[in-house]
Amino acid sequence: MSRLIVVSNRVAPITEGEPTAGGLAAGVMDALRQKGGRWFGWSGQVVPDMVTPPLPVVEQRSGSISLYTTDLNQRDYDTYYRGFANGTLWPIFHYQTELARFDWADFEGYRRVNGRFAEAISAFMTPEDVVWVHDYHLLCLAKALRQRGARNRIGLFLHTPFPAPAVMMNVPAHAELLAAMCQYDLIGFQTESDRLAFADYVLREMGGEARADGVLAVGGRAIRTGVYPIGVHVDMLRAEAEAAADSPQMQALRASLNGRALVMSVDRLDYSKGLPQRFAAYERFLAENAGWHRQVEFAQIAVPSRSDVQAYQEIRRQLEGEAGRINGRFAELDWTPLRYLNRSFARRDLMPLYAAAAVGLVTPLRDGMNLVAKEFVAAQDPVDPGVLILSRFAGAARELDAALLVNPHDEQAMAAALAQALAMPLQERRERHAAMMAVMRRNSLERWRDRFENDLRTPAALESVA
Ligand SMILES: O=P(O)(O)OC[C@H]1O[C@H](O[C@H]2O[C@H](CO)[C@@H](O)[C@H](O)[C@H]2O)[C@H](O)[C@@H](O)[C@@H]1O
Ligand SMILES: O=c1ccn([C@@H]2O[C@H](COP(=O)(O)OP(=O)(O)O)[C@@H](O)[C@H]2O)c(=O)[nH]1
Repeated sequence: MSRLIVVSNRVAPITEGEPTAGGLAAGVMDALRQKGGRWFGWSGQVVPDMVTPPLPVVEQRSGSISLYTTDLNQRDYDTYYRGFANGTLWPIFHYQTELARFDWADFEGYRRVNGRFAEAISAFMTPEDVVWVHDYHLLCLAKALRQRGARNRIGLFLHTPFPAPAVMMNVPAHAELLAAMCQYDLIGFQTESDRLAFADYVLREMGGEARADGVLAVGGRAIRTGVYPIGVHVDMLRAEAEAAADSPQMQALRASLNGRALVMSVDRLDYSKGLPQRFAAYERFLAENAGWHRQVEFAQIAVPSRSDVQAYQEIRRQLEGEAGRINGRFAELDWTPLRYLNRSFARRDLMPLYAAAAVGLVTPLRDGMNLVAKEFVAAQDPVDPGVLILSRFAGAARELDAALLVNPHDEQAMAAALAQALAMPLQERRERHAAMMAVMRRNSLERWRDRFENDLRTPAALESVA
């Protein structure tokens, strides 16, 4: 079988135990670990502009994975990563249009880095290789590879939501971007509504036609589209939770909780994760439920992310203020209702924390999937599971509909969901947990990888009829 090359902006640290920066790296790493493959991406290092491209590609091996990474110079980092990818596309794809800013110079940097990645990959790619590209940073990569003569099968999986055409069209470069996306052979989405939003653009704005099996015919090409919800290794996560249940970290936590119920949230510190709304809902819950004072603590782990993008600096300042204010309002000498931590944990150290929590509070305003929601469920003890409160705007809500689903803009409903979760009878907790585990076992990480890879290897016929 032809070899697989995986390409993403962010690659996982391949040293065991280091914190993973986000769900993409965690998911791809887990998916590659079993079958092996080659993975190309940014090293995470930025070098001064006087270091001129092409920048060297460094190869590292970890078991069956060969990791190829390259640095970015400052100008490319500023325009491509900080500018167009995270200053324009990220807010637009998460429906935060008022936070998006656009500059053609940033878009030029985005094109340039997609071109540089293509150049570097072309150096080791053979005509038989199959290329699996990940996420919004690399929408123009297939086009850049094809301009360099590649006729390989090239697929894109989008980890984020894809917005409705009217939202996408806020990006002045939307037509060029969508045309570039149509150079892929397969485009995978987390949910059917993301897929439909993309198809809607292609049909209405580009004169494309829908064919059978999610195939779109446009500009003489057949692009297959599909829904591939990313999963987690449920058994491995539960084993990690059990193995560390009595670690010194967990003993210290239990001692400090002193029998109080733990509500737990873990996110990158991102405005898409709905942290201010969540804090407000917790505050309202405390205001309305005096009986729970001293009986509950909320721990929010918020890992600093993209901290040189202005919108991220602003949300960080806002949350520091809110956390202080809420504790100031309710805390007692021997009770801190909200623990707010700006640090990251190795992923395996999060599992016993989830298992110790009575409630997982996962309430993004919009999220492609949200692996934390799935990890929280997987880590639970099935005999005495905690309750997941989940935003209906996370991709995960399509599968985990046995969670308590909430609208993160509805402070009152979120406060009520907290009260309901904390008081939920054991039998109901078990039933909801079992239902979510059954879906997660079906939609495993292996299935995500295998279905995408198989579909990518299977050409779509242009003549198929809808
Ligand atoms: O690479 P960063 O800029 O540090 O950001 C971290 C990652 O964030 C996003 O993750 C997404 O992928 C998850 C797995 O599919 C999904 O559960 C989540 O909803 C997404 O937000 C981003 O899409 C990645 O590219 C970043 O690497
Ligand atoms: O301190 C932390 C915080 C988060 N994560 C991991 O980062 C990923 C976050 O993925 P998610 O899909 O929830 O959101 P994203 O950050 O990708 O938007 C999950 O696997 C978490 O377990 C981690 O390893 N350490």
